[in-house]
Amino acid sequence: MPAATQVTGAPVIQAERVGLTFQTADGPVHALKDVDLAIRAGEFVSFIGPSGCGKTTFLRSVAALETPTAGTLRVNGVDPDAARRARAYGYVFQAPGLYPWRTIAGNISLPLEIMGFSKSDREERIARVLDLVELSGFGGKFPWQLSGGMQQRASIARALAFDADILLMDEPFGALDEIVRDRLNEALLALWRKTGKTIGFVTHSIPEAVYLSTKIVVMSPRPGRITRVIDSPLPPDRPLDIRDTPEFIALAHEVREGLREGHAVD
Ligand SMILES: Nc1ncnc2c1ncn2[C@@H]1O[C@H](COP(=O)(O)OP(=O)(O)OP(=O)(O)O)[C@@H](O)[C@H]1O
Repeated sequence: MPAATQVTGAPVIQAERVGLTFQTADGPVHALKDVDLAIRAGEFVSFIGPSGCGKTTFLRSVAALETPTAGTLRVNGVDPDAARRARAYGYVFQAPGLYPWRTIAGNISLPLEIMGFSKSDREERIARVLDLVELSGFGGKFPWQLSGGMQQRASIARALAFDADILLMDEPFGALDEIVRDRLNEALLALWRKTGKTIGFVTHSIPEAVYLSTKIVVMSPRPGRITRVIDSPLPPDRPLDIRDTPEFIALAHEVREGLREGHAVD
């Protein structure tokens, strides 16, 4: 059974032999080398690998925050800079990064204000995204009045507010404890099923990658490259206890093997 029934059409993110070398005082750092990848609409793609394998650099390149030094990268068929100008994606960072002097609604509103959305449009969007992340009723609170998990949900709401089809998430739950993380993983999966967005998600956690993804991209460092792309056979509807099934455990094993394989090449 295909994992994500809504996966369709041409790739929304396409990398062909993408390379990125940083020139540093200690010499060149090959953050990405020969990265080939196609992500289709509606896929949930996790990037996993040891520190320094280029996960963040790849996501930042998609978001036009870094510029590849080799190959081609297309987002919605155009270069990342044009995609950024067309607001093709929302970006969620590891830390929630909410302004403490603004309410939750005010934080979500800020990028919309900068982009010139009308007050009534902003209010409608804020209500919709707060509902999506199950924070209705918290718009008037300040960030410090919310738990860490709720703050991260608010930052996801902010990234969803201008309704881009692509959501890029760089270790959004890395700083949270395991119980909160479990709940947010469930909530994110529900949100993905409801909205059909294409999600690129960086993580260090094998269970998190396996639980969330339709596709798992295993990466390896020096130079940063893809060592395995694993399509998940798990159904899109995933209760948390799916993690105890033989299918889940086999998939986690495959990811672990991929990580080990990458390490052996070093
Ligand atoms: N601006 C920069 N200048 C120089 N080197 C950089 C820069 N950004 C990243 N690097 C290097 O590029 C490599 C890939 O970094 P990147 O942050 O993409 O890895 P990562 O897989 O996301 O790691 P982590 O899991 O620790 O976040 C690393 O060796 C890193 O030190």
